[in-house]
Amino acid sequence: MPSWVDGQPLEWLSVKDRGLAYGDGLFETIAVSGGIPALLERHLARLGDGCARLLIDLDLAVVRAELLAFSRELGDGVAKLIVTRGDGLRGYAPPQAGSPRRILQGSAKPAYPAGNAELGVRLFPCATRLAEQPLLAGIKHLNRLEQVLARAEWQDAEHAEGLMLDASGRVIEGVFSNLFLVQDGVLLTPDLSRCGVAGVMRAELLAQVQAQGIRCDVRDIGVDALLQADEVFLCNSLYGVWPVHSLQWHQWSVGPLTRKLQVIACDLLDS
Ligand SMILES: C=C(O[C@@H]1C=C(C(=O)O)C=C[C@H]1N)C(=O)O
Ligand SMILES: Cc1ncc(COP(=O)(O)O)c(C=O)c1O
Repeated sequence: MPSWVDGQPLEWLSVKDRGLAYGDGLFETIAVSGGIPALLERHLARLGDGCARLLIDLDLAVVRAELLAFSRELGDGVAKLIVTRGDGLRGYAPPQAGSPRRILQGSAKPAYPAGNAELGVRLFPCATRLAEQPLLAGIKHLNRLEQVLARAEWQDAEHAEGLMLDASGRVIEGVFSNLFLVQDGVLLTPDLSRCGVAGVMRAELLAQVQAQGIRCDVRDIGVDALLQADEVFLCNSLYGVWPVHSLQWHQWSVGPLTRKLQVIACDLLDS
């Protein structure tokens, strides 16, 4: 599988990299089919937002051209882009005149069980809570220890994903997915202004339902509202949409709006 650093085929980088030292950077995980990166502009928009908020001076035109070339070489698989602030000396202070580093890693698409999409998944109730930090909320930065700790809470194949709450007990997202629920025909998804990753599939589904006149509210959601929902589903930029059928003793059926959005997500990833 190909691996590039700053546009050149390479499988190693400087030990002075601030992404390694402090998680000082961002990443995007992009599905590639037939040499085409899916949802490319949404990935670039989120990356650009993150760079602006972290004050990383990145030329998105260079990134776009590199991703297109890398995807052509990869063909089918996953293109993982990591952008760090580049090299630095010891200490947190960002270098005044830095040079961001672009890392591209190719891998095969994950072989998720077909039943995840067809029948739905069971959620593990993660004990790890998401810290509330509005300065970092929404962006896909490299500080993923909360997700590492949450994913380490279960090893069985029965649970395909975990449910993550914030420190105040609000429903936020999965460990590697965003979450939606349907209540009385209205789509709901958690507000991510305090924590969580604003996924590109979430953004695309929100745009699609708005275009179709389907009401969708982005707001705080408690566990009670989740349990009372008619439908629950997860989404991300690799698998599209997975219905959720259970969490501990609670069960949900796979509903019509979930199936409708699953078709849309599948088309987006296979195009
Ligand atoms: C953790 C990564 O990316 C996340 C994981 C998935 C997945 O495993 O389906 C998809 C997109 C991201 N939410 C990663 O290391 O790329
Ligand atoms: C913590 C977290 N939440 C949500 C998502 C879904 O984001 P996307 O739709 O961009 O894959 C991901 C995947 O990157 C993630 O790691």
